[in-house]
Amino acid sequence: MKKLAIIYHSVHGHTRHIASCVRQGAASVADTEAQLLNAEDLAGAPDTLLGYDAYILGSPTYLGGVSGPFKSFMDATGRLWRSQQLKGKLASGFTVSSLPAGDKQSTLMSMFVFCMQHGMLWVGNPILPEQHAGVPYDDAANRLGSWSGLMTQSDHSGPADEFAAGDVKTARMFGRNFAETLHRIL
Ligand SMILES: Cc1cc2nc3c(=O)[nH]c(=O)nc-3n(C[C@H](O)[C@H](O)[C@H](O)COP(=O)(O)O)c2cc1C
Repeated sequence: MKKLAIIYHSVHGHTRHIASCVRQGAASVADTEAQLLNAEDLAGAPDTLLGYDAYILGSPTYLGGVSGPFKSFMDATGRLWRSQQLKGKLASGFTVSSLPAGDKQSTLMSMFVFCMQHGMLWVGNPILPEQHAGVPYDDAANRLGSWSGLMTQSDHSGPADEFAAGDVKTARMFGRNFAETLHRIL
């Protein structure tokens, strides 16, 4: 059994919804236990991370980066960084924001650098955009075209579970690919 933590921060629920789609995809891989963990809770108990084989980080994009509470979680891992206790764990990240681009790449990059400083192994999002194969844009896997991690687009004022079908599909595929990779290499 491999244990995977999906660590998220969400105020209005969109990021939590995508986290649960990622979890569904990961949990569809046999012998995978995937749990959602709130970044604000983890900030007060960072040693909880030691009980997992792998992490998927999820934050809304706030002003081109991770949200403040998500950064507080990251900063709370400083003691784990000094002892390199997370070295060799598998990691990836996703972000949710309301604009099509919205500087989401910058959020993924800060997650990537965080994981590299901890000595983790980063898994991307190797999913071919399906619109090239004639699938309508909103329904297409990886419709936003992000390989470094998962990007999804929320309707800022809409319900938390209202996403383009393609983004929901991509989130599940991303979770599944991550769990398959976890079993393959760890
Ligand atoms: C302080 C703040 C900054 C934001 N900055 C961005 C941004 O840089 N780019 C963007 O596309 N959306 C931005 N947004 C929109 C959020 O990313 C979006 O509403 C997201 O769905 C919020 O996640 P949540 O529903 O999980 O809380 C911002 C929202 C807030 C509150």
